[in-house]
Amino acid sequence: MTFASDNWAGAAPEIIAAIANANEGAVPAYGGDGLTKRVEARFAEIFECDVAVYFVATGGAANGLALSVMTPPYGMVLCHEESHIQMDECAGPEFLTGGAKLLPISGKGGKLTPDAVTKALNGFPERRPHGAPASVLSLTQGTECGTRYSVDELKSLTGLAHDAGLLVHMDGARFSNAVAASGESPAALSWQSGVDVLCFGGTKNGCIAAEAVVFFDKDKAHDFEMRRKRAGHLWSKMRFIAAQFDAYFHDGLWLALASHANKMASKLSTGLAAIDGVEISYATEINEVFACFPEGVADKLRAEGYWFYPWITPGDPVNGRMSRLITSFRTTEAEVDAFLACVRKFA
Ligand SMILES: Cc1ncc(COP(=O)(O)O)c(C=O)c1O
Ligand SMILES: C[C@@H](O)[C@H](N)C(=O)O
Repeated sequence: MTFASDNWAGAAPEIIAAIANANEGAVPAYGGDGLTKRVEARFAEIFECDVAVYFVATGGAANGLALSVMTPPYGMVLCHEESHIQMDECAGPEFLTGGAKLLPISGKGGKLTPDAVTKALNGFPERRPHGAPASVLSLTQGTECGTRYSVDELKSLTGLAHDAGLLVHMDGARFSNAVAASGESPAALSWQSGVDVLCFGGTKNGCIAAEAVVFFDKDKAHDFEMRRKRAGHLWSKMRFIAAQFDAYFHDGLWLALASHANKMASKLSTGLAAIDGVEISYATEINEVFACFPEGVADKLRAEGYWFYPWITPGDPVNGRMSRLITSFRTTEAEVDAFLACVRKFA
């Protein structure tokens, strides 16, 4: 049984079926097919905006390529110190942007605050040609700590960024979970709150390999398609990414899958919080739970066959005692109950 990551969860049956259904006949490659065009138009409907959208297969490619058209190679991207672009993409953003710096900023629960961003900006006054100019503010929604930004929080941060001349990138690997949890519209949690480019993820929420870079101002896409091709991220059989998103948006599947994952995380978090000696480290606002178990319990749980990561990061508030548990569209109530019973046995 795994709480390691939503990446471990496999694909929703509807996604598998959609890929099979898209397998008829020969169609133009590299996104020239009708299904890809139709699904690109579907993104404009979902986001209530005339968007430019580009499909890629991984979130890391989405983030690095999006940033590559948002910052000059000598620029600086402000991000959370525990952000995926800082911690888990092996300097992909720095590589794909041609060398832009990432400026990691601390913040509770994986979230940036206006004060922290202002302090960071003030600490790097423009000193052309010596200093790398701050060019992008990158936010993750929901965050790597299982929290999420409200519309008001987003607007405060994006307003500050835009006033300082920065563009706003959003890592939305778990954007679906944030939409499902917030009840807000996709538009409200993105461009209407000042986001310029969203990396919209489907892979963690039941797709196989489906990520979309969404530009809310088409002009800001610049030469993205050339950079995607040069990086080797232009899928020749693009219809099979499009088919995933087609099914993903059909009858609100994306929100149903995300809502279930969030519900399982909430059940898990509430159950763990009720066990003496177990501490929940961050608010459980999407499908991620961060917990500290009593000494030795995590190892006993792993010995019982449960998979989950120890979670050590620069902002670690509990000196290496935290575990990250992620639920998915596939997690069942029975699995959560069985895990909680096991924790109670060992705690
Ligand atoms: C917040 C976040 N962003 C981006 C990614 C990158 O996605 P991928 O692993 O598909 O490159 C991940 C991966 O799990 C993630 O958790
Ligand atoms: C690398 C690891 O963080 C992965 N992105 C996950 O969330 O599982």
